[in-house]
Parts: sequence; C-alpha cells; structure tokens
Amino acid sequence: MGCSACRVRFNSAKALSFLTMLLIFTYFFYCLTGICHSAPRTFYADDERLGTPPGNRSASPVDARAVQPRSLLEDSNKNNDNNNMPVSNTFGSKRFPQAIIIGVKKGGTRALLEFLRIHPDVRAVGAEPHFFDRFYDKGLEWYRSLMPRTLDGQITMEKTPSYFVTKEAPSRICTLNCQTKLIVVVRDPVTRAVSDYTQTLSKNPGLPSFQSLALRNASTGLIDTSWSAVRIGLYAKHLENWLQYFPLSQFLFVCGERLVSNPAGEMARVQDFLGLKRVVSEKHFYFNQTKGFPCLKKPEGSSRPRCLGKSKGRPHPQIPTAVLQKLRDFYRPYNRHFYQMSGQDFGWD
Ligand SMILES: Nc1ncnc2c1ncn2[C@@H]1O[C@H](COP(=O)(O)OS(=O)(=O)O)[C@@H](OP(=O)(O)O)[C@H]1O
Repeated sequence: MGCSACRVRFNSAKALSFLTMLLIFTYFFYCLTGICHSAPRTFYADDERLGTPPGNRSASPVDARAVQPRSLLEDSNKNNDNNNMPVSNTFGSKRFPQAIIIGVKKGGTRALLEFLRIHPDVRAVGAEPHFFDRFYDKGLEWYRSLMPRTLDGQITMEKTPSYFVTKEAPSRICTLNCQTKLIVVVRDPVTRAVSDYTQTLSKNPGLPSFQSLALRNASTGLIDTSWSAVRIGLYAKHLENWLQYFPLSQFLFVCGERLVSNPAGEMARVQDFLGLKRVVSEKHFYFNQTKGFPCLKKPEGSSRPRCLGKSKGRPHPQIPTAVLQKLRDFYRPYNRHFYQMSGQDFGWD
C-alpha cells in the first residue's frame, strides 16, 4: 500500500519534470526561430545589452516607409526585393527612430530614456548604437536592424549622447529623415565636466587631476578647450552646427537638473513634444534617499522598483573652488548665447 503510494508520487514527479523540460525546450525553439525577439524586453535585459557592441547583431531589412526620404526608401525597397524578406510581420516592424536623444554626455540621457520606456507607445534600443558617429559605414540596414519592432502608433527611439558633438551627425540624420525629433538633455557644463572627468577617472585611476587637465597652465589660468570634458560643454557652438540642418522647433532641450528634482515635470514636456499621451507621471517615481536620485517604482517589464546603475549618480571628487569659478566664468558667455538660441534660461550662472 505504502509502496504503491511511493510509486504514484515518483511517477508524478517524473511527469512534472518531463513537462518542465518540454516547456523549456519549446521556449528555446521559439527563441531560435526569432519569435521571442518580438516579445517586450525587460528593463534588466536591456541593461545587459548596454555593453553589447551593436556590430554583433545581424541585419534584417523591414519596413521604414513612414520615416524615410524618397531616395533611401527606394534603396530599401530594392534590398527587400533582393532578400525576399517580409516587410513586416504580426509583431511589428523595425523602423528608423522618429526621435533621438542626441546628447549631452553625462546630461542624464540614460535616465530620460529609461523613464520614456515606461510609456507603452515608446520602444527604444537599450545600447547606444553610435551609428551617426562611429558606425556610419555599416549602412542604414544595419542601423535599422538594431531597432526594436514597433506597432503602428509606437515611437522608435535611441540615445547616443556623442551625436551632439559630432560634426557629421546633423547632416547624416537629416539625410535619413529631416523630420526626426531631437532631444538634448543639458546640464550645467561645469558639473557636466566634473561628471565626465569622474567617469574617466573610474576607468583610469592614474588620471592627472581635474585642474591640470582643465587649465592650460596654472599661472595663466586659461581654460584648455581642447580637453573634451570642457569642449562638450560649449553647447551654443555645437547647436550652431545642428541648426544648419534642423529648425529649432524640432529640438527639445531637457533640463538635466530638473530631470533629477522634478522628473515628472520634465517628462510631461518630453511626452508633449513627442506627441504622446501623458502616461509617465509622478506616480511612477520615488526618491531614493540612499542613491540621492529619483528611481522608478515599476520599470518597463518589471514589477519591482529600480534605480539606475552604479555608474549613474556617482560621487564626484572635490575640485578646488577657484578652479570651478574659473570654469564658471569661462562658460558664462557661451551659456548666455545658448539660452538665447534655445529660448530657455537654465540658470547655471
Ligand atoms: N534618476 C537618476 N539616477 C541616476 N542618475 C541620474 C538620474 N537622473 C539624472 N541622472 C544623472 O545622469 C548622469 C549620467 O548622465 P548620462 O546618463 O547622460 O551619462 S552617459 O553620457 O550616458 O554616460 C549622472 O551623472 P553623475 O551624477 O555625475 O554620475 C546623474 O547625475
């Protein structure tokens, strides 16, 4: 009697493990056929992708009609004919981005992208594609292959903060689609420079001091504008280059400081600019005292609260006040010019 009960239990355990194996096998089979690529990605999976070199992913030409200029559209159609690939499938199409976060490095671009990804009508690439600066030679089909699939009405986005300071980026983006909406997260250029320096220091602890890199020589106190941490903060200069190709109305300047102090307020502006319903709001954020930054109550694809990673919101090294003051004086005229050009006073002086 006891033994037959044992056998029944043993058989049900066997059946259960067989069923589990079957489920796992089915899942992997679907993944291999590419179907699970269309499933919504999680916040965690995207974080893992951040370090993935885009070059390691394969291209699959699909529909981008909505955003392509005529000449590119024709090329794309030829490609589709040659490859005999479906233009789209039931899980949506890979489209070129209709909106790009083009900068600035250390402005808060990751925070903005992750906040936007909560929105059901936004799909974005997790990693920075660097197409319009580093990988332009790989071609448009390569770029499109990096994009997530979107359904009609959803916006495709990417962020690569180095585009803002890349001379060729505006003409290249305009060649693809001159209607692209451009978002620039700007932050006090002095704090931005220190943040940039902090990042480099974390990778290279033997780096010279901030002041020795920022000043051409200590006695004259002249600022070294050839140092990228300084040069990136000349927002007016970089914007001039972009305005040769895009009208001001196609830009949104997000205040990096307000993205921290009032994320819901900045997100309302961003959603309006993108023509999205205001879905992301106060209820999505909480202030994490330990991190000292707003975090998400429910990031995309997760039910648990989540802050950005350790590389976002790092403590900065102490910089002598006199050096910071010199930098502040240096940036003042550029900042004023930028306020005039953008029509917004960011109050950094
Ligand atoms: N919510 C939230 N959590 C953490 N960090 C936040 C957040 N909002 C803005 N920031 C600020 O984002 C700064 C990093 O900017 P980026 O994401 O543009 O950096 S990068 O260019 O992609 O490396 C990062 O700079 P540091 O503080 O110097 O690390 C943060 O100040």
